[in-house]
Amino acid sequence: MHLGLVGYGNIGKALLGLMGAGEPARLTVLARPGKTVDLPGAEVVETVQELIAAAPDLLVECAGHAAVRDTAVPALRAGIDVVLVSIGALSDVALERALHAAAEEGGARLILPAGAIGGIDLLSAMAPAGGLEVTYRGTKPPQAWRGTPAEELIDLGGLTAATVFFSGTAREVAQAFPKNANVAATLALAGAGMDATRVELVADPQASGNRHAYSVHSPLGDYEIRIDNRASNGNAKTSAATIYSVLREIRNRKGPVVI
Ligand SMILES: NC(=O)C1=CN([C@@H]2O[C@H](COP(=O)(O)OP(=O)(O)OC[C@H]3O[C@@H](n4cnc5c(N)ncnc54)[C@H](OP(=O)(O)O)[C@@H]3O)[C@@H](O)[C@H]2O)C=CC1
Ligand SMILES: O=C([O-])CC(=O)C(=O)O
Repeated sequence: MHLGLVGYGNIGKALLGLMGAGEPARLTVLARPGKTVDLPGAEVVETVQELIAAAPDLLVECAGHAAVRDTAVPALRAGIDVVLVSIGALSDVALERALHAAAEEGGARLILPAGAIGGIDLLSAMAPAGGLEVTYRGTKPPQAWRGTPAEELIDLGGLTAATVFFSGTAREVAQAFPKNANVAATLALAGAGMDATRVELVADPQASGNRHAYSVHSPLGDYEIRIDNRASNGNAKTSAATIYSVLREIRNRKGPVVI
């Protein structure tokens, strides 16, 4: 496989570190101008035009919401399938439409991985039956909320107990917390939608990792899931499982069995 990668940060580096020898067979990395990318054998490009000209079989975006419009949209339009990690970017209605239109125009597929959360398969299977009620609560230690609007809403350094600091819809949290609420957007897109999926965000000084808990009520059945993820080594905001979820999407593109 010829893999394209946008975002050589925490997820991008760890993802490549998990891959075996010769996996991928060819790698093209789009990095910001001036960024040092120490990857022997990889082609490093600085513009999306160069990336598209290299024609990867699959592009993985793990660069953040701001990069989605300028990278994933033209890649899809050029016929390149995209695994999009910054799923909360789809909370912007115009961008969501642009991604869909580009995928149709290019005959490409926009692949939304489960990322740091699980149970997306069941939720999206239930969705066509309608009547879904989905409530999600995301809990992280205070340091994982640094550099976000949480800093204005609570005293992160002075917390002594778990504190709910934001309640709203998946669309609201995905837009306000682009590095921390992609899972809320993933649940929403799989299930009840951005404006009907209820979300609470919690800072917990006792939390040792990132907890994702949600409940689903549906005419087909009810379920609750609680995931206690370890944070990734390079970024307290990002769960380590996210990186493995992206690896799974890549590996599911080849081989005789998809699971
Ligand atoms: N779906 C899910 O479950 C999850 C999704 N995420 C999403 O994944 C994103 C990445 O996470 P993580 O790797 O931990 O974050 P990092 O900040 O460690 O890495 C992001 C990298 O992307 C680079 N980058 C940003 N913009 C561009 C661009 N336009 N072109 C090329 N490179 C760019 C940054 O470069 P530079 O160093 O120059 O700034 C940085 O190296 C998060 O922002 C979040 O939105 C995260 C966790 C879970
Ligand atoms: O990695 C996680 O635990 C979740 C996360 O940051 C996000 O949803 O953006």
